[in-house]
Amino acid sequence: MTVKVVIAGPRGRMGTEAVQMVANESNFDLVACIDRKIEDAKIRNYPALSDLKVPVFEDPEECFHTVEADVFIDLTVPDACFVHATMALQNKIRTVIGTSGLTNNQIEELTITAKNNQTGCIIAPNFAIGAVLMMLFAKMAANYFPDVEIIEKHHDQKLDAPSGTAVKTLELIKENRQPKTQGHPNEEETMQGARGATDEGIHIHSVRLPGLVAHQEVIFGGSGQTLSIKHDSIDRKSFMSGIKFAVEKVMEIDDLVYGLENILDN
Ligand SMILES: NC(=O)C1=CN([C@@H]2O[C@H](COP(=O)(O)OP(=O)(O)OC[C@H]3O[C@@H](n4cnc5c(N)ncnc54)[C@H](OP(=O)(O)O)[C@@H]3O)[C@@H](O)[C@H]2O)C=CC1
Ligand SMILES: O=C(O)C1=N[C@H](C(=O)O)C[C@H](O)C1
Repeated sequence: MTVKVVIAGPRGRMGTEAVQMVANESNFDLVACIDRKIEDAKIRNYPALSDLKVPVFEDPEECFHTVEADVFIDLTVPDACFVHATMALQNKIRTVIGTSGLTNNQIEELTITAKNNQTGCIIAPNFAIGAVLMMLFAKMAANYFPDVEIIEKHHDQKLDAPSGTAVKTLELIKENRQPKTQGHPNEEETMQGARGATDEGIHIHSVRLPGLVAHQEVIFGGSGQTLSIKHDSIDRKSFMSGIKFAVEKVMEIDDLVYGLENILDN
């Protein structure tokens, strides 16, 4: 069976890679893209799309009504993604979300929309298998090391901080760790933000620099020892096999799954 795919965000760093991946995959057929208003000429001449000759829609509703599609992939920004994904699910088009920065409320609403429409949806904070394993190993380590800090490092064009991966890592660690204040009880920040963001005593530090792609280190500290669990995406191709996997898996489910770790075969 050929899976008919729509991609939102085709000019973006991830969208560009995803368009190529879908176009090169013999079981997938790119049937349309969704992009925000830009000059027509720019869309037509956009290198990744000009050869493919797929229609590019500004209006997601028009896209989902006009085009026959099986799976919608969103790689844009959170608010646009929420609107796109809601419409896709209401039109019974299965949805794969890579966009980070959705709020918990938005995720809950999408969960309800997917359930009400009995239409599969996968939200993957990180499509790289190595990053998913890093998160699972961190969850496991939290059973033994309650003191932990997360350092995530990304390219300087990233809009959201902390990253979706860091948020998901935090959530997984919290499943195995009691809330705890870390560091000295009288610790003081003499420069605001020095200790990063905190949730249940876990600190997250976000680094943004040109030259970086997507990197995270989870550091656990115990008596006389530390454990570092680290993952680096040095190329956005690292995310493509996860997107392919999610597109195939979403065809088999009829509700929302948040995190690739929940659908990986053991
Ligand atoms: N899950 C994962 O494994 C990964 C997830 N990501 C996430 O994917 C998302 C995209 O990342 P990246 O490709 O680097 O970002 P880019 O900024 O390169 O791409 C985003 C694209 O979305 C477009 N866009 C912005 N607003 C709208 C809108 N309202 N409607 C339609 N399109 C819109 C942008 O257009 P314009 O250029 O005009 O602004 C741009 O083309 C981010 O949330 C990022 O965190 C990234 C890597 C891996
Ligand atoms: O914006 C990025 O680049 C990435 N975003 C995702 C995130 O927020 O975790 C996934 C990966 O880290 C790359």
